[in-house]
Amino acid sequence: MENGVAKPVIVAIDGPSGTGKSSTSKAVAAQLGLSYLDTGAQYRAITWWMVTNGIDTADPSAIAAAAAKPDILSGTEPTAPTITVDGVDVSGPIREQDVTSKVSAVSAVPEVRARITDLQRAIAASAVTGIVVEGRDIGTTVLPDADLKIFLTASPEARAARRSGELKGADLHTTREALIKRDAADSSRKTSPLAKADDAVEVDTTDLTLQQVIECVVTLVEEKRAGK
Ligand SMILES: Nc1ncnc2c1ncn2[C@@H]1O[C@H](COP(=O)(O)OP(=O)(O)OP(=O)(O)O)[C@@H](O)[C@H]1O
Ligand SMILES: Nc1ccn([C@H]2C[C@H](O)[C@@H](COP(=O)(O)O)O2)c(=O)n1
Repeated sequence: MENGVAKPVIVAIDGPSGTGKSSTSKAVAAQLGLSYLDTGAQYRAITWWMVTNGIDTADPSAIAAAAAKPDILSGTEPTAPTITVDGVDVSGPIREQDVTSKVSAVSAVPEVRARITDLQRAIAASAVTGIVVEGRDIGTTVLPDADLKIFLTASPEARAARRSGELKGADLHTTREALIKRDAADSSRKTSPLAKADDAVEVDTTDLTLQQVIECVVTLVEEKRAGK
């Protein structure tokens, strides 16, 4: 607190796919009056642009050469987050299978990461009350000085069941294999891989309801704010 004004609180939430990062981050931000940033949506948006503009996503040098071209804008209101590329709403297309299958390759390119990381830091710096930022490398690379770092985990079976539910009963085995493959690619890339920061609090969500995870994270933020 400085001159009666609370310092913005920065919360980093990382973890593999389907551990509940987006659902938890949105709810925590809404409950605490903070902004919310889905960094996966930004990597999906730049991947969508590459695909739409005929860039070969298997060619890192072609991706690197185009990385500065798209204008990516994220709306950070937690109850209605938005994402546009060159003014086009891409919130639907970025969730399609074609983008999902190519996003790990595109997001592994250092020029892409540098561009998106700059955007993320600028958004976090301009959040008046604070922000919950979710992704894979937020606590380790993007915001290493975050006030609170959370690393969510869950068994592959629980994550696949959650995703299959979302995809209207998609085959559990295929969903599980796809999750594991994407996590392996995201964890093994050279530049800022998916990783738990040394000072992150790990929360295993396998046997927790979404509401329990939200309550746990809200409590951790409130404790941080109270200086505990
Ligand atoms: N603790 C939980 N128990 C049951 N279902 C959950 C839990 N947490 C999240 N879910 C559900 O699992 C699905 C995936 O959650 P969410 O999109 O928040 O995960 P994520 O970590 O952001 O995934 P990704 O990184 O792939 O975007 C959603 O349908 C969500 O409602
Ligand atoms: N900080 C981040 C966030 C996301 N990515 C990449 C890796 C993911 O597979 C992909 C999509 O993320 P999702 O929408 O599933 O959360 O984006 C990353 O490299 N770094």
